[in-house]
Amino acid sequence: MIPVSEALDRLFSLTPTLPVEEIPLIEANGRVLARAVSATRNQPPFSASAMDGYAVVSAAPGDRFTVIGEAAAGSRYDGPVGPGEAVRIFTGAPVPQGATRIVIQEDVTRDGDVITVTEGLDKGPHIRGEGGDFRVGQTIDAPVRLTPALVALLASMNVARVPVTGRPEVAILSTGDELVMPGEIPGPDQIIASNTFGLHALLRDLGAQPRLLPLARDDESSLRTAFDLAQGADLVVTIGGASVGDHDLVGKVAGDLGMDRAFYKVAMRPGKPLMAGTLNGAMMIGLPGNPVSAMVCGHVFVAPVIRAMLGLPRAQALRKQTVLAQSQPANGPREHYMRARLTENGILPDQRQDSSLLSVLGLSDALLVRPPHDPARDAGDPVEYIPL
Ligand SMILES: Nc1nc2c(c(=O)[nH]1)N[C@H]1C(S)=C(S)[C@@H](COP(=O)(O)OP(=O)(O)OC[C@H]3O[C@@H](n4cnc5c(N)ncnc54)[C@H](O)[C@@H]3O)O[C@H]1N2
Ligand code: MOO
Repeated sequence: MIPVSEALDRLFSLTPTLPVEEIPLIEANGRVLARAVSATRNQPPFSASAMDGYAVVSAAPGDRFTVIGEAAAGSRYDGPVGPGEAVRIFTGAPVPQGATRIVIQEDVTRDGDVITVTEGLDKGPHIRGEGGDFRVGQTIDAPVRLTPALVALLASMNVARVPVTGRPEVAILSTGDELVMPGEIPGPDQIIASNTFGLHALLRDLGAQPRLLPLARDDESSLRTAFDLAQGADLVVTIGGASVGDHDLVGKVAGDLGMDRAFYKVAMRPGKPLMAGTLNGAMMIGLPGNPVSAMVCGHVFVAPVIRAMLGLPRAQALRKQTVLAQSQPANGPREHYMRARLTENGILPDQRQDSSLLSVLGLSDALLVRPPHDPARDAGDPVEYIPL
């Protein structure tokens, strides 16, 4: 058994960064920006009014101005504005030459072409200077996962095609004679494939393109067929058949097919019988079948690998600090990822930690991380957790 950090390092050493592709901006949300992009224009490209009102050289209560024209968003007033003159202006319109402030329309009375500034005039100036948002050459640095806000910024920068890292194609291969798909009628000794769908969802969230392969039976030829169907994927994730039982054939069949094994068994709980390597040019991660084990390994290993494929920093799953809401006994030799909830008093691990309990995982919002051989801890002691 190797420690979790070593397993992750070995995984990263197998992980390719996928090639860059250019995609339309409309599809860019959630993708990882692969190269820094720069603004080719200033925003705003001119000094713009921030309010509806009147553009003037200066103003004080009681001042009177003659309205000499109008500036709207999209069509400027051509010409200067001088003392005693005002240009009717609307939000987003270019500020006419010579104007230094906008008097908002609530602060004037108007009679024909003449406006008078009322008492209580605000300070202004209600002008957004040219380039106040960004200037030519300002960059969005890569790598970064694009959010709706960054998509809006890219649009504003006039970036119509966005260089992003390709989405990793991940084949999910579940194996077990006991498994049927959700919606099917299970036989008396059968259960529904579950973590298969949890991992699919996790991979989608991470920005990968997961592909569910047909469920494989616990026999060598069925597994060979399934591995064959996985061809073309950047990563093959197997679920189940990883342990030492007579029907746990994933390691054997993958080995027969030429898998170059990087490791097998990690000092963690749950997730011990994890394996990884490369097979026919693709990375392979063999997850244990227990539903919670597979999902925990999804967070601890698969997610960092996908992020690395996307060009994001090669780092372990984000960990945060909190305190224990309840005392905990000493931990054993394996790093323990306990299903837990975050409460006002700190993190509270569930009483039931069996790795088959999806009902417990489903109600958890954190994995409390207990390091190997961590001594007994009191309520209030600092601990780390992985948010779910
Ligand atoms: N003698 C030993 N037995 C076991 C050991 C061990 O060290 N010595 N390790 C245990 C641990 S820890 C785990 S984890 C499991 C992992 O075993 P496998 O990866 O071989 O998984 P399976 O035996 O195929 O399945 C385990 C369990 O999970 C259910 N399962 C499998 N796939 C799915 C799926 N896609 N969706 C839902 N449920 C699934 C399966 O029915 C079993 O109940 O081995 C222990 N045994
Ligand atoms: O790793 Mo097993 O995952 O402890 O249930």
